[in-house]
Amino acid sequence: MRIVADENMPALTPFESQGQVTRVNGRTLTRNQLKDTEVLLVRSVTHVDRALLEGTPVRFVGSATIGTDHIDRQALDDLGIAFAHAPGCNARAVVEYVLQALLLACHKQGRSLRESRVGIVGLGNVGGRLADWLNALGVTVIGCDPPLARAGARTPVPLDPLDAALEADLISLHVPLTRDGDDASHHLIDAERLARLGPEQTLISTCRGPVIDNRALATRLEQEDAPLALLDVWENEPRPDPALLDRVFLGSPHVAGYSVEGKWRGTAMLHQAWCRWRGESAPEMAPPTEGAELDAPVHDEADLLALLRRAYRLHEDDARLREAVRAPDPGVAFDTLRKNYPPRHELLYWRHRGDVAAPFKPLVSRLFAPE
Ligand SMILES: NC(=O)c1ccc[n+]([C@@H]2O[C@H](COP(=O)([O-])OP(=O)(O)OC[C@H]3O[C@@H](n4cnc5c(N)ncnc54)[C@H](O)[C@@H]3O)[C@@H](O)[C@H]2O)c1
Ligand SMILES: O=C(O)[C@H](O)[C@H](O)COP(=O)(O)O
Repeated sequence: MRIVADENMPALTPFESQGQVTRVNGRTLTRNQLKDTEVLLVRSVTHVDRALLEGTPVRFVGSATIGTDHIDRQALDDLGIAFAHAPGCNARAVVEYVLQALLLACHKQGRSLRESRVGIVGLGNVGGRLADWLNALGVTVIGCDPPLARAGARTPVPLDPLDAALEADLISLHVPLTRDGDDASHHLIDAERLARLGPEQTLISTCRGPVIDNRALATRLEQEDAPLALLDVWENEPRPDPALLDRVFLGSPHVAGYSVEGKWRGTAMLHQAWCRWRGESAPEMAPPTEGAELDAPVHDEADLLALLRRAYRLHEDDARLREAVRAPDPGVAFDTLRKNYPPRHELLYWRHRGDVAAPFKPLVSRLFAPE
C-alpha cells in the first residue's frame, strides 16, 4: 500500500506500519507524484480536485483538518474515492487562541471582557465551545448560525441574525468557507458590513481568509473610526497583503489551531477513518500528555490572560509573521513559519495550580478539563 502524506503531518507511525509512506510538499503536489498511490493524506494547503486525482490509483483521501474548502467533494464522489477529515481536531487550540485574542483586544481598548458582549458567527465545534467557555465566564454572547437555527439545534446560546452579532463589542468568526447556497460565507464580511463596525468594536477571524473581503478591510482600517482587527487567516495565503497586516492589531500565519494535540488528533482521526474504510476496527486514540504543572493564580482578567500566555503567546506569532512578509520571498517565509512552528500545548496538557477567584472558577475548570 503506497501512501502519500503532507510533510507537515505528524504522528504517521500507524500508517507507516501498514504501508509505505512518502512525504511531500502539500502546496506543490502534482498528479505525477500520485501515479502509484492508493492513499493521499493532506492538510489545508493542497487543492484536491479532479485534475489532481483523475487517472491515479488513489482510493482514499484524508485531510487532517477541520475545514474542507480545499477539497472538491463532488470530484471525489464522481471518481469513487472515499474521503475523511477531522472535525473538531484542533477546535480547543483555536478557542484558546481566541480567548487570548479577546483579552488582548479588551486590554487594548480599556474594557473588561466579562462586561463586554461577544458576537460569535458559526456555533459549531469551535464557535460552540467558545460560547460555552464565555458563558462560563459570565460574558454576554450573541450567537449567529442560520443552519443550526433552521435545524432547531440545541446551542449554548440563543441564536440571532448576523447583524445582531455584528453589533457586539467583540466579534469572532467561525464559519466554514463556502461559495454557494443561502449560507455562502465568501466575503460574508464585506465593505458594507465593515462600514457599520465602529472604533470601539473588535473583529477577530480564525476561520478562513476569504470570509472577510481583505481589500475592503485594509481600506476600512485606514479610516480614523476603524474597528480593531485580529487575523489568523488571510486571502491569498501564503502571501497575505502586507498593507492589511500593517493595519491589524495582531496577525498570525494561520496557526490558531496549531497545537501539538490538535495536529496529533487530526492524523489519528484519519487513521481511524482509514481503518473503518478497510473494514478493520478503529484503534483507540488519546493524545500524549505529560501533565506538567502550571502555577498561575487567577483573581482577575489580567491573571487569566497571564495564565493563557504561559502556554502560548500570540504576540510571538505576530512578530514572526511581520518579519516573514518582509522576506525576499514572503510566500516561502509564511510556509516556513508554519512548517517550523514551535511546539505549543493545549491547556489540558498542563495541571493547573493556584488559587482561582469564584467568578473565574467555571472557566478555569473547563480550560484544564480533558474532553
Ligand atoms: N485558523 C485555524 O487554524 C483553524 C482551525 C480550525 C478550523 N478553522 C476554520 O474554522 C471553521 C469552523 O470550524 P468548526 O470546527 O467550528 O466547524 P464546524 O463545521 O463544526 O462549525 C461551523 C458552523 O458554522 C455554521 N455556519 C455555516 N455557514 C454559516 C453562515 N453563513 N453564518 C453563520 N454560521 C454558519 C454551521 O452551521 C456550523 O455550525 C472551519 O471550517 C475552518 O475553516 C480554522
Ligand atoms: O481547518 C483546519 O483544521 C485548519 O485551518 C488547518 O488545519 C490549518 O493547518 P494546515 O492544514 O494548513 O496545516
